[in-house]
Amino acid sequence: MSLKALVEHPAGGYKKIFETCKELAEPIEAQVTGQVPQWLTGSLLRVGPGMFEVGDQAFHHLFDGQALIHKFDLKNGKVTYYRKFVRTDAYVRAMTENRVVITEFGTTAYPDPCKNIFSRFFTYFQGIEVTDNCLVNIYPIGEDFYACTETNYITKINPETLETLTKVDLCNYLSVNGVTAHPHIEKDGTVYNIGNCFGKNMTLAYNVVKIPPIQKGVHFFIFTLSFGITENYFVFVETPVKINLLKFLSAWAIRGTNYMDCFESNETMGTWFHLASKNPGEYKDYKFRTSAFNLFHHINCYEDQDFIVVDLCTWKGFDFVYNYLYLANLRNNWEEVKKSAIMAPQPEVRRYVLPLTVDKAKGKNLVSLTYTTAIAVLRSDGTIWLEPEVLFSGPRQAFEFPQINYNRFNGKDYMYAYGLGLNHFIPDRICKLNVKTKEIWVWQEPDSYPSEPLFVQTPGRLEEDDGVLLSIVVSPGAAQRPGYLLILNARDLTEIARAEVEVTFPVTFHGIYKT
Ligand SMILES: CCCCCCCCCCCCCCCC(=O)OC/C=C(C)/C=C/C=C(C)/C=C/C1=C(C)CCCC1(C)C
Ligand SMILES: [Fe+2]
Repeated sequence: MSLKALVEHPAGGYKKIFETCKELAEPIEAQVTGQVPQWLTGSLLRVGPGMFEVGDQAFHHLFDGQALIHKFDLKNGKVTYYRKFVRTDAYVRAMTENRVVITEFGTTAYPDPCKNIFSRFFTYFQGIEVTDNCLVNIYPIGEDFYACTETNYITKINPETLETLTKVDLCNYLSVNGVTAHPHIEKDGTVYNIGNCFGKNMTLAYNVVKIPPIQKGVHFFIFTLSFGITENYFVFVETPVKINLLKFLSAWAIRGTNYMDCFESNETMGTWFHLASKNPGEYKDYKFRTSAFNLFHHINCYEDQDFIVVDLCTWKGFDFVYNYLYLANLRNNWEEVKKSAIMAPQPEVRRYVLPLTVDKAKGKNLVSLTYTTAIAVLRSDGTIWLEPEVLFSGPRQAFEFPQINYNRFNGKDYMYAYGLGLNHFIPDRICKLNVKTKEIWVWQEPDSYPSEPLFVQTPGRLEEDDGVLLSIVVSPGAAQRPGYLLILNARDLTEIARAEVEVTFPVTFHGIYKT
């Protein structure tokens, strides 16, 4: 379970990934060292914030900067790089008015000070417009590609030219206020997602959304319930971090409020796991409970005998991790960055096992899978208490932004997870974890800041880890070519090739490899 000796960052090179950059007028050719595999023909598309201030106004939170799409094209061993801002309403209006116009996750937009008092009054009562700043992920729906955040807006983009095509309001099709930025895409192209909607008595509820591959338009069915997917089930984990609906609704009329202000953490509820079957779509009334954690990313989950195995990147405790992701925190000097991360919830990769048959024997461990130490115990109040098996734990060292061989192993028993190593929230290594043996592999270089590694399988190979990992790395100390696409052998994280460019990249969250 150990990592190599931890790398320190006294020079603060990570600050570069939180700096505004310019888009490119045309693709630039990268300088390749090593050999890009001939079969690796396609585009790596990634998205994240690219503009961290507008006019004299700063965006405050990691999730506020304006969406910038990056593209690396790979063909015949050659690589080019291109990037463009998405022309969202948030971006276009900010550029037009040279100020923050639409409230972002942790930055409030204020009425235009140049407007007269009457129009300011009306702007005030019109409330906040929901942001369409699609900086979190890119995914396909049918033949089309959309950039997204977690609101009701997704933005169709041209994956070749990176032009912005259309803004889609999901509320026109679905009974949701917003959907996650992490849909699951099945082999036939069916997209499943989960959205939040307003439930009874001022509560928030959840809708699972299914977008079939061929039909145009969007269908949905309700079983109020984020999420993992196995062959037959959806797994949804309800954490103690909640949106306070009253605060959210009143935020529409109260100046100075943003999304971050609407979150609250419930100190006593712990964490609840929910299950629903896929066909038919039906909520299963098990009361799975465990201690409090924050959860942003499921690694994988699968059915084994009469159990569901759920692997997660958790952050222990109910304190909201996003409170620690203000840019001022992340851009601090290294010693300060470390101090602040000590206060935050601590990361742990965990395996939970949910029994599908619960016999009446209270107090006994219901988990009979021989390969895991995860526990599930029926309690007298009818709840089933879960204790996890820890797959990876390192103090303030997160294995986050997990990836697997998704096409072949999503929802199935699997062996390998890949992730971005966060050192006190600073991304400074790429990791591979054998979830069966807990063996760890690490790629790391001094003063280098990689992104989430995407797995691409070598064509025609059957081994789960026979493929490459693609990550984009910023290495600010390298004066000439400080940014590169890194291609690693997924077997042992050795370098196959790098394609260097003369620019750096701001942080990216998620993306896809499009063949
Ligand atoms: C890559 C390195 C990053 C450096 C540090 C990262 C530390 C990370 C720790 C783990 C967290 C990882 C999270 C990454 C996932 C992600 O990308 O999340 C971004 C999520 C966003 C921007 C969510 C936005 C949600 C919004 C605006 C929701 C709005 C709504 C409500 C609050 C109420 C109901 C309505 C509506 C409008 C949907
Ligand atoms: Fe995410």
